[in-house]
Amino acid sequence: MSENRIPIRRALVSVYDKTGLEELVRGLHDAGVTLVSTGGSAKLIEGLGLPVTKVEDLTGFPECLDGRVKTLHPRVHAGILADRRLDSHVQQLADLEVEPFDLVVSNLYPFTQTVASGASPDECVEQIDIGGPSMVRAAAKNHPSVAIVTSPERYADVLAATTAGGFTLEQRKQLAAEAFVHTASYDVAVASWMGNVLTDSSEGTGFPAWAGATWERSAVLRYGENPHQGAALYRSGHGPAGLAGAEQLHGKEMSYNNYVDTDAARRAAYDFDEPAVAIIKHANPCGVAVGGDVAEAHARAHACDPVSAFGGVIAANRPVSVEMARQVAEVFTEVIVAPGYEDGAVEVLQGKKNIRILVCEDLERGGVETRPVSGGLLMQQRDSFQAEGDDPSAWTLATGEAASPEVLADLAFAWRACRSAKSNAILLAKDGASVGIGMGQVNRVDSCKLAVERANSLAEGTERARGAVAASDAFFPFEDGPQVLIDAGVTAIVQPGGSVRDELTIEACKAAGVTMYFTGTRHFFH
Ligand SMILES: NC(=O)c1ncn([C@@H]2O[C@H](COP(=O)(O)O)[C@@H](O)[C@H]2O)c1NC=O
Repeated sequence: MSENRIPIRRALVSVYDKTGLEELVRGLHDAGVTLVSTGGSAKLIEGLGLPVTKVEDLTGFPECLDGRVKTLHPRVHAGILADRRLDSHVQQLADLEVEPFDLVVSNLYPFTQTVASGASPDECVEQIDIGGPSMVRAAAKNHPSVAIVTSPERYADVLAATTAGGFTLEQRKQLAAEAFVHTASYDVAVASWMGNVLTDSSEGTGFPAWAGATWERSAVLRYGENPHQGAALYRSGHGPAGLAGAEQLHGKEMSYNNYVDTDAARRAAYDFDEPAVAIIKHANPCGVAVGGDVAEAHARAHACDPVSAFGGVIAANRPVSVEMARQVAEVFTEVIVAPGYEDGAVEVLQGKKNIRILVCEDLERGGVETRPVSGGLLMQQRDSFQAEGDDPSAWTLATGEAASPEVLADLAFAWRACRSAKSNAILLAKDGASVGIGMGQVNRVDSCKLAVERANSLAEGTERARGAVAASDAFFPFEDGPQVLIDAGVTAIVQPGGSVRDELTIEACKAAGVTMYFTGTRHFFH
């Protein structure tokens, strides 16, 4: 079968990003390609001493309106859009004395970068490329006759194709698909800015009338949540790199479940101001702790549930020290993620062949997050730990004696750590470390029982619930849950309050001499 190569004899070059342009145009010229180009690009080519036809000489119309009109002319677009498989198109070009282009090289004005620089609306608008996308889309549409290149990364391919007799049809299709991604991403950026910055399409709700996103596949994963499910990782074309853009320093390829658990681990650990470590299994914490340093925090998070920590995903909110790395290396661990690693720490961890070591700095705080549902998606503000009731100074003492500073610090820790467990969540804590976590139960009393059971059964006979404090991610609907905690020896409880039966819970605590605070804030996590 013919490869349908179209020899590259005439090229239209109009690029904002002039990276690699010199090598490209020199190569094209050496291969005998005629160059046609717009203002700045033509100037660069001329400066190299190479022959170039300026677009305005081709159109007989000056580039005008500060560059708003350059290539928007039938003499340019007919040369791009003629379907040369059709005799009628070829004949019309001849009648109109329009020469066809075999190659279009174009990339667009830097709209996103201009917005990011804090430029004024007028300056941003000026960076909305009009002629560029028109050429790119026209050439991509007409890929049976024209090759379109939008990235300097493709220039080597252009030169190779030029000497090989042109791009094949398959290559031109591929380039056309890339070109439409280029313009689609560009339009998403423009439309998002227009709906969110230039205007408020949300009408004050904070949720835009339209939401667009572009996603680039960055890895095909071995499988999905289960081995019979295919899966891939996509990176957002906009916004911070996040976990999808994390650097992997060592270990096997990340799996689908690794990504889910690592995201949960970061959410749990990065919440704290002091050094903190979270160990995650199946998207739930089996240990969260703070400490004087990450090694201490890790040791205490691990001690919460050493059985479950086997095969866990660990996140630290500070660079991992050698000491912490040594501790981690003693336990089978799937993934460790941190904003960095102190000298020597990675080497220690690398002693474990399979552990995946990730560096990941930014955790998105604030803003909105989305979750797919069939036929659409939900959008909500992120549950940042900044609600009024998250600060212990805003809590209401519902019953009992005001907590000592130490107990209050433990309650504050428990309240913060609790929100990283799936609802219904109950977290018992002592000295800045979780000692028992009950999560994901369909009623709160079972979460209380689970938290107590975990606290008391894992540490060989010790009753860690006794003397611990407890946090509940949402209010207790009945006094049965608190009673389980009270019976286990919990000394203080923090919860949102707000149930119609709060009085029953207050009475149970009062009778047992247990302190209870209301936060007025809820932190469900589903
Ligand atoms: N207005 C037009 O007709 C037009 N034609 C091409 N451009 C853009 O002008 C830029 C290249 O300009 P120059 O070669 O002058 O540096 C490219 O980013 C290209 O996408 C145009 N600019 C904006 O719309």
